[in-house]
Amino acid sequence: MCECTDMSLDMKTPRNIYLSAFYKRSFAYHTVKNRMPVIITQLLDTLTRNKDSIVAEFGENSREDLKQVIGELSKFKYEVQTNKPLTKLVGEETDVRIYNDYIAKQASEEGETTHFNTIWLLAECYMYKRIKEMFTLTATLKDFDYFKSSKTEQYNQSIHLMDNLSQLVVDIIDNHETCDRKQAILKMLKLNLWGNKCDLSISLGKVEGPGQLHDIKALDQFILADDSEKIYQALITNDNNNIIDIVLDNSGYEVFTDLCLMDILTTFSLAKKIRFHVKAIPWFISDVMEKDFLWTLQQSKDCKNSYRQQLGSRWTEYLANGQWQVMVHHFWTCPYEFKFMSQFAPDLYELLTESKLVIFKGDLNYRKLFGEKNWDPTLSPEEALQGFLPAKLCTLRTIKADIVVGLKPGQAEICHKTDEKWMEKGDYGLIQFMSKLPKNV
Ligand SMILES: O=P(O)(O)OC[C@@]1(O)O[C@H](CO)[C@@H](O)[C@@H]1O
Ligand SMILES: [Mn+2]
Repeated sequence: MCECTDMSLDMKTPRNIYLSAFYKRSFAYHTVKNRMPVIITQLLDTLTRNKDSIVAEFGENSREDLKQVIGELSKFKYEVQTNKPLTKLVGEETDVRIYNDYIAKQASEEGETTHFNTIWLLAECYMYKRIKEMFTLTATLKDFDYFKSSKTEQYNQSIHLMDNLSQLVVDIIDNHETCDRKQAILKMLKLNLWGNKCDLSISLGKVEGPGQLHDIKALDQFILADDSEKIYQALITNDNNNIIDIVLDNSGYEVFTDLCLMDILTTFSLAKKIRFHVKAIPWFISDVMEKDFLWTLQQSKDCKNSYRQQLGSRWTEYLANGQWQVMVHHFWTCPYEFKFMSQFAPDLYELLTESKLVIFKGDLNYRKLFGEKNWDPTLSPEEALQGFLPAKLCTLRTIKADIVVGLKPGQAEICHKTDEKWMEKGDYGLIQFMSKLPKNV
């Protein structure tokens, strides 16, 4: 029987406990048991319902391929529901090898790597990677974006919100030489934060109107940590490169708020270059791929609303003249937390070291930033980074998974008393800034 000899255990850093569906009262368990099968079922419904239009787009031969994918999706759903091992992915690409080596490594430690027993982050990322593989292995559907219809529908539900926001942003731009720059940027940070509530994987593909996301005064009470001032100081500090990186999350209204925030920073000449990091494959239903990013610019440029049209034209120009750049890297759709970036994607880590601020959007990025661990909520974000700090970082995240750090003592308990599912619905937000590692990391 092992004895715990060191009684001076620092309770802030619990044993190496990853979030996992192994723990039946966790959100991970609810996700693997209920939400992931629903997401697969909804995709099956979408493919079946849109079969004719897909065949029209990809040719008669895609009918057979579609049937094959539908069969594989149904089989995969059964694998998840019956807690089967994660099977190896096909291919020798770098990211496929990363997945397969990770699955093998966990199997050596866990006996076998199954959907419920393994690390939640691995199981959930694997699902989206496995779904992509089903299409990649066909002859005709390799480039089909099977989440496009959901992303488009969500975009169309947010038109009125984007038009409202456009008027506010154009007003700031038109008066940027005389307006209160700090107040403008602090306001845009909060509008950007609440844009993260629009996420189809948490709403299970249900396209909910983004609600009252502009009444940010009323939403202030739900921001549990607000480092906006520190972020503002980092933004106005002229760093040698004046490069800002933003790691995007969801398309639709959220990416529109990202574009608006980045336009404001560009207008105030706070960034010589802004790099937008998008996903390489369809991801967590609503995450932005390069084509979604470009489509959003085109939609804005061509729309009837003069304010949004003006912004779309500006953004297209920024992209054309190199002030803005879209970047894709396979690591953003890998299953590892970011502390492993320097090991598995040293080129990406190196690129981020050039930045004066790296902005991480959303919940999944938060889980990866802080290592998918069941931390004490009062643990400092710097410590939870576990050594990942290529540059000054900030996170704009609505809380949709049961991991949180950087709270004051008692805050989590109060939220739990208010609503025991407070970590699952995106009702609470965090604006957190990390600029140095604690000495002991
Ligand atoms: O990164 P996002 O879009 O803010 O959220 C992604 C997400 O919906 O997926 C997981 C639940 O399945 C959670 O981590 C999170 O809620
Ligand atoms: Mn997302």
